[in-house]
Amino acid sequence: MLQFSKYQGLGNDFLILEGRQGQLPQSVVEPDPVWVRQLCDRRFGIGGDGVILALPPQGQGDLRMRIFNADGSEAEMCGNGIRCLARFLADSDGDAPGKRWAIETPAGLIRPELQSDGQLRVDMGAPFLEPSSIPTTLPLVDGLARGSADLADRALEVAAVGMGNPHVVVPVEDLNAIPFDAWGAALEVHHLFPAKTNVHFLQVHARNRLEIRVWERGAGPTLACGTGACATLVAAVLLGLADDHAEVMLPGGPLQIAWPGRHGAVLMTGPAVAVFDGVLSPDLMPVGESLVAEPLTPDVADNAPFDCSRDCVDSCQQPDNCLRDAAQQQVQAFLNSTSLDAMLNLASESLEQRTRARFERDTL
Ligand SMILES: N[C@@H](CCC[C@H](N)C(=O)O)C(=O)O
Repeated sequence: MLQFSKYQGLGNDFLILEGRQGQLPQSVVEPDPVWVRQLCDRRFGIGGDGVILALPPQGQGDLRMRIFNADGSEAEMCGNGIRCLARFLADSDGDAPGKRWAIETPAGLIRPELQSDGQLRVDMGAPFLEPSSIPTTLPLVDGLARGSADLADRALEVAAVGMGNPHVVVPVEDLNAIPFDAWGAALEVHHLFPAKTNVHFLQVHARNRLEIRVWERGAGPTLACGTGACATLVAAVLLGLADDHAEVMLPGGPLQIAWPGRHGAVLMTGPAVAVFDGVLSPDLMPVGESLVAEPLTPDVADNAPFDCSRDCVDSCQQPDNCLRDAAQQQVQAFLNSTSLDAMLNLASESLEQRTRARFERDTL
């Protein structure tokens, strides 16, 4: 059985799979894009803008995050996703405000912190401004990759910033007066962005109040993009349109973004909320590998207690006290005495315990 938790940050929603103990099978850790698309499908699947895996660390972090877009492609980073992941970790482990995590991502170590009001403040690291690191073929002009992007019917003045993942920011007069879908889809795959790009149309209401509409790489229009809000503030600061901290309004709600002193790390503060926990139905399980734990390594296996599934592969090693017979009898007795409904209840009880713990914590 594969459990998942659904979380959302300003309506940018994710399915989170717990694998910090290395318990996820290879078919989940290296997911088939078709399977990710199926999970994220809002009618035939669970529905989400992406899938997030919590994995054991490979370096100095507390854990490693992988994020897959709804189209199955992998992204380097996700701002709303990392807030959701931090909220999930706090919910799972019972962490209190002040808790900080160092999360390994392809964009580097990202550090969320749980605030006393339940929001997450995230040190998102420094923005990438060098065109090759975004990546874009736009030239660097006064410290910002910028220029003109030709579309079918016109050219748009754009600026690009990386937050580990690529973003293009397009300042406009009026967000409601643009052909959002056409421009968003065209810029996502524009030749100026060899790894494709996330697209943000920006209307400046005041130097500390920005509004964006988001077209995400691999997901299309979404209600919010955390890395996009950070990239937008950086671009707006370097274009002389904004102060070094601002509220960035998105269709799903506001984020507080700061780039103190116009250098170093960008800070993002915003909410992340649990939606529900669930168990994948057999139809939604990844195809191929079965969902069993990794086999013990030889070292561990040498010192491990007698296990007839491993030690009696060729022939029974304890015919007078065959554990397999005893185990089979126990399993048979369990199957005979337990209805399918009761088994499903057992599975959902562990979810229920987690949910209860969350409610108890929130009502303290
Ligand atoms: N919604 C995310 C970004 C998710 C990844 C993005 N679509 C990409 O491909 O880079 C966020 O909140 O940052």
